Amino acid sequence: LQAAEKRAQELHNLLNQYNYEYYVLDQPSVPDSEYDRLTQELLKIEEEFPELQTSESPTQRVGGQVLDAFKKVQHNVPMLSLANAFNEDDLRDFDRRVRQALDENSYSYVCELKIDGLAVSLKYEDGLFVQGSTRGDGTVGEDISANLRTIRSIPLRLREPLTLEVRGEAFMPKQSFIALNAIRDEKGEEPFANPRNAAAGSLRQLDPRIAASRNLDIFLYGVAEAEELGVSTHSESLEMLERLGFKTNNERKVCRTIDDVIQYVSGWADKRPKLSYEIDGIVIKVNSLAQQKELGTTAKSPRWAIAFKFPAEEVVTK
Ligand SMILES: NC(=O)n1nc(-c2ccco2)nc1N
Repeated sequence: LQAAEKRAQELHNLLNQYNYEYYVLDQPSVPDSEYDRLTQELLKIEEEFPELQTSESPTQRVGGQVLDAFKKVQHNVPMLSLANAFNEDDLRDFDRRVRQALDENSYSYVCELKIDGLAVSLKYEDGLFVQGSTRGDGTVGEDISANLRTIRSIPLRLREPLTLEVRGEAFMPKQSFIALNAIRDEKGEEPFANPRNAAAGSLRQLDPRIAASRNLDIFLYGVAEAEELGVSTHSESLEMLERLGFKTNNERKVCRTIDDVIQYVSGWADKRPKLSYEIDGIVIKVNSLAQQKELGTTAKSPRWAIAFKFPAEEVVTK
């Protein structure tokens, strides 16, 4: 058994690395055939030694049993929704409020694409994925761990054995959405209206094999209680997420003034069609975590962030 255990760990490390290169970096270093060959080898070992078939094994992404309901999950750190801005004046009003609350101290913003998907929270203990949940009403969400495990860009084991909670947006790429609706059309089923609904519908399935078939993806954009992990800005949180093996969206920019923010936002308005996923705006966040804390939150939204909304996306069909 020791030899089998040792080989199984080697295969976990190899398969996790290749999975990371393919799904997170989009730069595979080995052909799919090599990945499949190693997976087969691990499946054979796990068949011979079932005790090695642990939940962190790369072979256990798609669970077998169909749930009869989703458990509820309490969010210790509430998952807030963003207040909206629709024009330049709204952005300047937001900036005025930030400047006043920060007593004219200097501050900077981070601008991120606003992915049009489903906000989710992922929990890790000693580096292992232990739970994934929806935002729900911000304080109570649904446990959709089995479905989130099927998203290949979500690491089952982090590159460091940390215990933390991260937040991000699960989404369905445009091409997957078009292909899914073509299949539903053939089967005489109702098409999904947009990729966000398709992603939400896929993650609400009680059978994880359905979620596994939907080519979902995710961008992580936050670390809960990041300050406890020695991080002082939102930019550093994003760099930490990358270091741990998460997929983040690199279309982001630190802006020193609201004029830079406005320039960034206007630059993206007509670039959306070239993205392989839908965005419904740009999220602007105060970069310093200490200043985020100083600004605090209203009942449901952060005072340190705002979402600039674009007009509704053109219909993605072909
Ligand atoms: N949807 C999206 O891309 N989001 N959403 C946030 C967010 C929501 C609450 C705090 O931050 N950030 C990004 N990039």
